[in-house]
Amino acid sequence: MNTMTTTTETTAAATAATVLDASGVTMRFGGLTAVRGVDLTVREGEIVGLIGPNGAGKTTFFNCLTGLYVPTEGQVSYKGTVLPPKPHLVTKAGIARTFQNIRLFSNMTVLENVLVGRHTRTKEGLWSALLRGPGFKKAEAASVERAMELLEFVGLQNKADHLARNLPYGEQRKLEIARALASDPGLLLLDEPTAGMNQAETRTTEELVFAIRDKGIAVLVIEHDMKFIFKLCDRVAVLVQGEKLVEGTSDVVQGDERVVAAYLGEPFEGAPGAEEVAEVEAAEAHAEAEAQASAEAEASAEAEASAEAEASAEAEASAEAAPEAEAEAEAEAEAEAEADGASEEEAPEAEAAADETPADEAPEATDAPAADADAPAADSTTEGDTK
Ligand SMILES: Nc1ncnc2c1ncn2[C@@H]1O[C@H](COP(=O)(O)OP(=O)(O)OP(=O)(O)O)[C@@H](O)[C@H]1O
Repeated sequence: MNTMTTTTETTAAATAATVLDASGVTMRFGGLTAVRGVDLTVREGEIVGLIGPNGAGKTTFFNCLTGLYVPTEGQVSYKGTVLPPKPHLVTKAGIARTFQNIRLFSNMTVLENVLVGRHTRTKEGLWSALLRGPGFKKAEAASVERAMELLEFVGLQNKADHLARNLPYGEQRKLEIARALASDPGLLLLDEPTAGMNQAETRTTEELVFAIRDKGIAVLVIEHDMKFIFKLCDRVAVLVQGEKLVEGTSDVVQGDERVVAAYLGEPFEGAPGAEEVAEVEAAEAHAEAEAQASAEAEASAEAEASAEAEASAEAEASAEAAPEAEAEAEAEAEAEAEADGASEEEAPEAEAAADETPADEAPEATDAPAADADAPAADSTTEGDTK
């Protein structure tokens, strides 16, 4: 794979402080390298997109950033400090995330879900919570107030006491964002925030992400909705087969033929292996053409054979039927002549009748096509057997 990257950054973003710095992140699962040597930075005030075809390694990379996976190689720094690969320590440091598959406490209320997200920022310890002293009550009231602010921010203030599981899908995604924001992050990672949303919900989420950035929180977002990504992001990185293929502004990435090729599953010009792929494709096309030609030849041979068989069956039938009918007619005529005591003058009449008889008796010959009718049946049985 061509790993040359194209980076175009706005001047403002280039001078902003780095929030996230992932360097040389590699993640292997046995023999599979899901992420290979990926570098990525996110600066203050930026919305950065991470895109790539299914299985490109996007979520695995997120899991490396948030401590769910310990990268095989590389390191992740947040605001200049290398992060330990432990999810709660990463959250405490200032990185929050949502998940591709929504992970809410479904039997808890909307408000309680946000309060859970708040726990890394509350100082009250276990004893304080158990004894419910004044310190705890004050902290609890502050947490509830902050949680309600966040619910208002995402538009769920009227659903605070609803069970999370009763929210429509789009609102569950919003609740996940509110819960992530409850840990007061400096960087929010969103994994497919618009998955399963209709257009109106997607537009609302777009506005929500801009509003989050306006609050001073940098955003790194994985999404398959390209319209959403290109409208939203200051910068987009493209992962393909675990490697970063391209990185740049939306315009640069959209115009890069390697990205289009990667999404279409086609080799891009100059891609290593493009020649081999072309060779394989040519060989496949040749094999297909040959197969078709031989199928056609077989079909026409079959048609010829069946026409021949039909003709010979008919000929056989008529050959069999004719002498029989003739003999029968002759015998009948003789019998009649004998029975009637017909004179020799009458005999020609009887002969003439005998001559006509084969035509009348011809229906016996219709037995022959029955053999034809059986033939396809035998064919279809054979087909059935091969299934
Ligand atoms: N825990 C794991 N063990 C083994 N292989 C894994 C594991 N997690 C991911 N993979 C593999 O790593 C590769 C990258 O998967 P990943 O889910 O990161 O891709 P993705 O770009 O997020 O895909 P999608 O867009 O479909 O969510 C895939 O081949 C996947 O099967």
